[in-house]
Amino acid sequence: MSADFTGQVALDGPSGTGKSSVARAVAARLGAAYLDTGAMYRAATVAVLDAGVDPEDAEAVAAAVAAAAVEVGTAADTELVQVDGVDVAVRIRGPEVTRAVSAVSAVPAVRRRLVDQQRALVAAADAVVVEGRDIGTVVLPDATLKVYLTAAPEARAQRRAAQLGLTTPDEIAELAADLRRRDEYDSSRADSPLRPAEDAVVVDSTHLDREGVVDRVVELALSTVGVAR
Ligand SMILES: Nc1ncnc2c1ncn2[C@@H]1O[C@H](COP(=O)(O)OP(=O)(O)OP(=O)(O)O)[C@@H](O)[C@H]1O
Ligand SMILES: Nc1ccn([C@H]2C[C@H](O)[C@@H](COP(=O)(O)O)O2)c(=O)n1
Repeated sequence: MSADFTGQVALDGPSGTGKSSVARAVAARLGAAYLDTGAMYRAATVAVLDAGVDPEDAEAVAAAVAAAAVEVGTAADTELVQVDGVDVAVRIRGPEVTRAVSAVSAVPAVRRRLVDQQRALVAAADAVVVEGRDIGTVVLPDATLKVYLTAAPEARAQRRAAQLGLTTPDEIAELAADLRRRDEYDSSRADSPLRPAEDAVVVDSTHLDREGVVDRVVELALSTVGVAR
């Protein structure tokens, strides 16, 4: 652990590039807080589904999210995700939420609400690693370090398949199609589309193992120590 780093690391990138696993490990190494903003959009999606609302109905989605209390923790070693006081940490990773989350996260009123919450959580921490799609571009435009993580689509599908224990070519093709669908949706929406910030360092993890990526991001974070921004 290093207690030297203070500030914010913004870690963005497409689905399945390793943001969550890398961000959590970087936060632990830096002794920093950790914020998974994707978990917040997923929890908001739980609220939408439980309200019986069509995820494509932007007005009803905004009302359902406004009526719900979405809470996430910022400790790197535990996962706390709640909607109205109910633990949804497992449910947010399920296929029902994954199918609907891109539509919910494209609603501007939902984004405004969650971005306000994200900035408040970040302001409460001396050092924090925040992962998502728009952290370097919208949420924290003055972040101390911005990293945009990429990986070849085939590598991402293989990693996700290994994570889920899926092995058949059909299952892997279905995962690859889901990754493509979410990338397309997330990068083409009007509000805060997925894209690298102009001042982001792009790290391609296709040929790096997870520890290699963590080492690189920690090295970049520590290189900012003592540098005014
Ligand atoms: N460099 C790497 N090499 C091999 N596997 C990796 C690497 N980085 C992450 N992984 C694995 O890839 C899978 C996907 O990683 P992770 O969930 O962290 O991605 P993500 O970008 O947060 O995805 P999403 O945006 O969909 O939540 C996990 O099983 C993780 O352990
Ligand atoms: N800052 C963010 C974080 C996430 N999203 C959206 C886009 C994703 O499809 C979805 C779930 O994120 P994941 O858990 O897969 O990282 O949430 C976003 O729009 N902005």
